[in-house]
Amino acid sequence: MAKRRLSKQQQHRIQKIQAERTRRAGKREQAIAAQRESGELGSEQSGLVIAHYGQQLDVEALEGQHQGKLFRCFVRANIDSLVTGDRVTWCEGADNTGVIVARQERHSLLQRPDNFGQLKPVAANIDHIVLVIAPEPEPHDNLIDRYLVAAENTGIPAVLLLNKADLLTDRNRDHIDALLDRYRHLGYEVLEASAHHPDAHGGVITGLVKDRTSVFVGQSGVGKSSIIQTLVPDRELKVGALSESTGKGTHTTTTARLFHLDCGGDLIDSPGIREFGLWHMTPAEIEFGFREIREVIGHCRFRDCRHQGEPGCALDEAVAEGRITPERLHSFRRILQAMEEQQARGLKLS
Ligand SMILES: Nc1nc2c(ncn2[C@@H]2O[C@H](COP(=O)(O)OP(=O)(O)OP(=O)(O)O)[C@@H](O)[C@H]2O)c(=O)[nH]1
Ligand SMILES: [Zn+2]
Repeated sequence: MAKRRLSKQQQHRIQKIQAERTRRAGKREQAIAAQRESGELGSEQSGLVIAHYGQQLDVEALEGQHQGKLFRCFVRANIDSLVTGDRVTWCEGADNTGVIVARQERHSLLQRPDNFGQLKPVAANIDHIVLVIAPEPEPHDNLIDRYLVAAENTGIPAVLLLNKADLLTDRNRDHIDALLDRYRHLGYEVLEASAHHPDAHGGVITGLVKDRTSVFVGQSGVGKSSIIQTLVPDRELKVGALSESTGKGTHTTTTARLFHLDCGGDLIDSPGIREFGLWHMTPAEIEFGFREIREVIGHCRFRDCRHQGEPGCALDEAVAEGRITPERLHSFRRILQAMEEQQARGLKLS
């Protein structure tokens, strides 16, 4: 999404929303102080944000007599935005409620742009991004690279998981092996599994997610839901769907939700996370996102080299020496071009 300047009307609306937030935060602070004084709030303890609903969050107690239980919590006004996966310090209140008083440090953060192109946090403390691909729908370098560029820019390691390995045949195997090999050469971990036959692949999927916090991303139809169903007990998935159906009827889950897996480890999932990376990226992000291109890009003869065949372009040299594959260079150029076109369209619209 291209960054746009806000109209007067939009600015006015945002100011109104902010004023309303400040007013509500003030009321909340008063309520919290009152609870504190009347001794209704317990002592500070650690918790984990399981889901986020507007002004409220579901926090799981990580210690004490209620360990593992969920509490509907409000947030102290002075804490910046909390997301699913955040570790927090909170105090228990009455009737399964609580108050979050601090956010603990995060080791990673997934962010995505909002409608105005501003990055917004989505989920925290993720250990790896599992990029799911499959023989069908046929995988394309370009799409894989878009996800990888986004992953590289978060600093969170990405792993490629080829699902539907049962659909590998003599006809598609060579093409897919060559594709996967290119990513192995770049240093990415590449695994093969099948959500339909999880045991046929020696527990690859459970081995991958065990004792870590994972997110699954990838194109529609590659089998993300099917994989998640093998990992998360039915009852948990149902609870997740139910928590969304407050008041205005059930709607598709938009909130990121953390699930504890039977095999150990956690999974954070939401429709937004699954499409992670399919948005506008800047040229600098794209350059950084290709790890082998990032290495050589400063060495072009011309400072303003556009890497489209200019003399002395370090990328062409690296391809000639076999340090960059022609497929990745092609993909790099296509993504740059696509983003330029998207930007041009975005600017025309505003
Ligand atoms: N043969 C085979 N089919 C699979 C496997 N995993 C999933 N499928 C099928 O692939 C189709 C798509 O699976 P989903 O799990 O819905 O894929 P998804 O990635 O969640 O798709 P979206 O919800 O659109 O993002 C379904 O018909 C599944 O039954 C597998 O390991 N082998
Ligand atoms: Zn160049």
